[in-house]
Amino acid sequence: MNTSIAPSETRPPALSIRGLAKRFGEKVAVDNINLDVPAGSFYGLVGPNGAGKTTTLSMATGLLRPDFGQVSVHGLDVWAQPLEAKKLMGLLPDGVRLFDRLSGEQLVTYAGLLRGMDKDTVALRVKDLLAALDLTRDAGTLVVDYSAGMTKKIALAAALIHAPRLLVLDEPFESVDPVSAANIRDILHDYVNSGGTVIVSSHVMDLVQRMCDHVAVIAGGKVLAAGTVDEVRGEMSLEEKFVELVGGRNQTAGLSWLRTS
Ligand SMILES: Nc1ncnc2c1ncn2[C@@H]1O[C@H](COP(=O)(O)OP(=O)(O)OP(=O)(O)O)[C@@H](O)[C@H]1O
Repeated sequence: MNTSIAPSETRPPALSIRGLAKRFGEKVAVDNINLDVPAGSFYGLVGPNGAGKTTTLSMATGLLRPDFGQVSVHGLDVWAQPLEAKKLMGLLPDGVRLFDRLSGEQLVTYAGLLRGMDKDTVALRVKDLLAALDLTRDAGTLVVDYSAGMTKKIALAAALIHAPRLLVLDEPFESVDPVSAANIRDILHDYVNSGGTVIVSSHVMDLVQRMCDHVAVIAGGKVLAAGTVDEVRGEMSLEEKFVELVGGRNQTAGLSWLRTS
């Protein structure tokens, strides 16, 4: 039996999006998006506020039903085979609502048991995850009493417990201190190096340029550019390219009343 892993060009993408669209009343939030996220990539999704990133990721992960379009994860259709597809994914949604009357340890344990894992494996992984995310001391604290950054980290632990093949993280570094952010980046890089795929949405261009190997720029519900970070940014920094693609730099002259001298 040949057990070798197929080269990435012949493997289905970790995430494939075709003709995805969503409208809220008159507002077109996502407008016919096509995107392929190669297996094994560290993929950044960037765009201005209201660009459609969260709506796209919610539809891609089976949380929000699309008006049109298909999404598949490692070749499995997310909306036709939701149970199989969701087993492959770990998700850190934006504005996540957690069962915050559980302690951090209980919450991550619960996430593992919900995924059908046995108790002993869950207990081992919970210990490892809490240590890696510097939450061991706060394992017994209720999540409702966690800071915003700690809440992000415990939600990330819950997304990682079942060792998914695709990790989708909406703004994972928001409110996270620099040391914890560096630890999280190390965990994510190790995960990618061992064959996992990460999709991360962020507003921090510098971070995406340093951390990701691929990027898509989304604005007005459309993909303006997508590819490797070097392809997309060319000779510019990603931030300069982003401003060029998206525009929208405003003059501050209109706020003259804000000047104090
Ligand atoms: N449930 C909803 N009902 C109505 N409009 C919505 C809803 N969710 C999103 N929208 C609208 O869809 C558009 C895209 O929103 P989305 O949250 O996907 O953007 P985003 O790129 O994630 O923005 P941000 O970077 O600010 O988080 C926005 O105009 C938003 O107001």
